[in-house]
Amino acid sequence: MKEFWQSCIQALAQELPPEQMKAWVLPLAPLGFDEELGELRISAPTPIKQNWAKTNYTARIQELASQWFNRPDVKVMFQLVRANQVPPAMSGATAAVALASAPVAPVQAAPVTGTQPFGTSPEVIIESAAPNVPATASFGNTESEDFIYKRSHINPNLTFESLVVGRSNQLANAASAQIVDKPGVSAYNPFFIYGSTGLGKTHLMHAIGNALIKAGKVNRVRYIHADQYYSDLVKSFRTSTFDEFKRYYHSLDLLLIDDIQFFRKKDRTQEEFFYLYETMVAQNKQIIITSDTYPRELQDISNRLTSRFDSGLTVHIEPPELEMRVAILLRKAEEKPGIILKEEAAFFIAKHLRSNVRELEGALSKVSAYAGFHGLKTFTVEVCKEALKDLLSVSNGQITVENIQKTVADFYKIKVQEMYSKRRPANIAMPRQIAMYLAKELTQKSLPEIGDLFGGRDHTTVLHAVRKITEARVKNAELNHQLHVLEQTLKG
Ligand SMILES: Nc1ncnc2c1ncn2[C@@H]1O[C@H](COP(=O)(O)OP(=O)(O)OP(=O)(O)O)[C@@H](O)[C@H]1O
Repeated sequence: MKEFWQSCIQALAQELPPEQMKAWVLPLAPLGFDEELGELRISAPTPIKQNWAKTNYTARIQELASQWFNRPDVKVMFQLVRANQVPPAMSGATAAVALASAPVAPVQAAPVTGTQPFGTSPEVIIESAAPNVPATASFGNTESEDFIYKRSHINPNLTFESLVVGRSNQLANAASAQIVDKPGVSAYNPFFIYGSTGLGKTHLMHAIGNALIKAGKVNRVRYIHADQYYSDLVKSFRTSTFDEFKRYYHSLDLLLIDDIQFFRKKDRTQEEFFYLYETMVAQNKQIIITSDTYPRELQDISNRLTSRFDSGLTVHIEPPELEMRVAILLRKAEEKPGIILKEEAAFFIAKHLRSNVRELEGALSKVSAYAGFHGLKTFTVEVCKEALKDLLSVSNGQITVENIQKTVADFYKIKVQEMYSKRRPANIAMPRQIAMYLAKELTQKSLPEIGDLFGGRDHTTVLHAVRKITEARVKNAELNHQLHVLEQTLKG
């Protein structure tokens, strides 16, 4: 009975404006269903509401009940039950299917207890309470936003504000803004984000969800990992609650499904998802999918799905470039109260850890733990080097002249080609001489070999650079510091 009422509310919420739902439908509550008479009794708390419901909703609820109980002769009765009144006792078949303690509080915030439509999965149990909560209430109402959040499994911290944008995710970020602007538009549906692990796909997906909820553009939102979707589906078969499962997903406004590659070889899950996909897209309900690869490259996923994934907008997130890695580290450090991450220390970490953002976060946590243990608030290159000793020894290769040229070019924000060019403006000549100096200091190469690697320069040019930097270093504290950072970075 409870399930029926939930699905009934859900169906009505699709058809009626939120104000009407709140004022007239949510105050109603099911009393019971008499199987012998085919009588569905529903309580209304006031005569006005009783009358209104009778006039306006009888036919539709009757239709829904006939489908649900699979009989054409259902009669709907609205009974006046004032808030402090105990509903009349039920007997026989009625009692068997009635709610244990009807009437249900019409606007109920807490998850439903008792019947668990999706087996033991708390993920979906909370969701199944959705129709009973004021999901369709006004979005100005923070409580209602709260409910939407609770049911959605969206992480409120993963927002656009906390996402650093750089070359590698610029396009994905711009496309996301379009979706927030006009969710469900066919050109962007589905929105398919792919890229390797730890690059911010999930973050972006949550950011869109957060923005759409805040903008009041979606009511029924769900973030789910593909593997969890699979488990919930299996559970629904086991517990004979598949219809609930299906109804719930098919009623969503926004579905965020993470790591779709987990559907690999799960044919029944793929089939069910295909139907869900078709339903949502046909109704202009937005679907966002992440994956470790682009649609056509997905292994063991049916063609009819991958071709549909390709039919909306597909974007790639690439590994962040050095500047972005530094920016991410500085931003993440700002979020940790009471610590200061020096820019050169961020550069040091970013230079060594290139593959993904999760790795950068891990490194920063390690440094924080190390610094905390030693009572240090400022993270210098030395602190980072010490804290990340184990991590860096794995990722660190031998120092080469190419590596020195690249590191120095990155540090002074010039192109690496300038290391071989003949151009001599000071902002280029100086870093080039520094790179030559470091090549002599940190590698076994001879002066002529180094000259060759710097665009075929004479060994005397290299010697001049080495002498010049050696002297300048002694006199110029700032230069000495920069060289120190570069040395630490290169040595790891
Ligand atoms: N551009 C970014 N700005 C700020 N934080 C980021 C950025 N990219 C990723 N992150 C952070 O890095 C961590 C990993 O990101 P996320 O989980 O979104 O990666 P993913 O691409 O979904 O990885 P996986 O494929 O392994 O699920 C998260 O904590 C996320 O907040």
